[in-house]
Amino acid sequence: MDGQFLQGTNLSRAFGGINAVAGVDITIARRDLLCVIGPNGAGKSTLVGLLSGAIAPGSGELILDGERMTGRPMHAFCRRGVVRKFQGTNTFLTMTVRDNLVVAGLGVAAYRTTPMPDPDAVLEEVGLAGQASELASHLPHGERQWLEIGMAVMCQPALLLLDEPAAGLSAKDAQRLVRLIHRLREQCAVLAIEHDLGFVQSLACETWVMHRGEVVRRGSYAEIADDEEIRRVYLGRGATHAAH
Ligand SMILES: Nc1ncnc2c1ncn2[C@@H]1O[C@H](COP(=O)(O)OP(=O)(O)OP(=O)(O)O)[C@@H](O)[C@H]1O
Repeated sequence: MDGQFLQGTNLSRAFGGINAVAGVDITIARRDLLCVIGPNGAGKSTLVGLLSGAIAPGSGELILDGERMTGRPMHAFCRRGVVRKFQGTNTFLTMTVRDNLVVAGLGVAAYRTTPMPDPDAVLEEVGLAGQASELASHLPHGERQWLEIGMAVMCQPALLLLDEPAAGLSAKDAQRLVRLIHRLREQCAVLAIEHDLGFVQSLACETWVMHRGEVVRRGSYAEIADDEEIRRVYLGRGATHAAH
């Protein structure tokens, strides 16, 4: 099943006079890991919105698994395995950790031909086996992030879109997340938009820099971090520390 999953050509979206995303070409294969960085307002969230069907492109084409998706509703993207984890946590607080996973899995079970993942195996994978019977409201912030990622895994993603996944995590938890994301790549492609450059450096993957709606650099994190202009203009203070 390896091969190309998503292809976007000349994707653009303007809001009023602002070109939030301007002419982006993107191809994602089934086990790709890609980080998108850039300053506030660069267009990262809008790009993820376009890839998840939450935002319709003003122009351009989007193909998923060989099927033209341009202008299709978000649920059509979900059905083809595009799963988005938003910044912050979106869990059912009055349900147990395990039941949160089951509900997430049942939500997509009706249109998947493969069996629902075993929630206990997913709990193990995200390190929450010991908290299976806890109410989600009792979990600290970091652990709710694991729960949400577990819920995303229950949705059997082909492409997992992560919106600032390291936000609010301790350095130790961020490293744990790096390891988890690398394991997730065995099952799906992962695209993360992120501001935490130390985290991006640890992921050590293909990294794109967005600025004013365009992808202005593509390369390994090391190549991006070594680019004087990118360091000065886009990475800002702290880049030197993150890069070396
Ligand atoms: N719904 C909207 N209505 C109007 N303008 C918008 C809307 N969504 C985004 N924009 C504008 O589009 C540009 C790109 O925004 P976007 O949120 O995609 O950037 P970003 O790189 O994700 O920023 P941040 O890192 O701060 O989240 C910004 O100028 C933003 O103000």
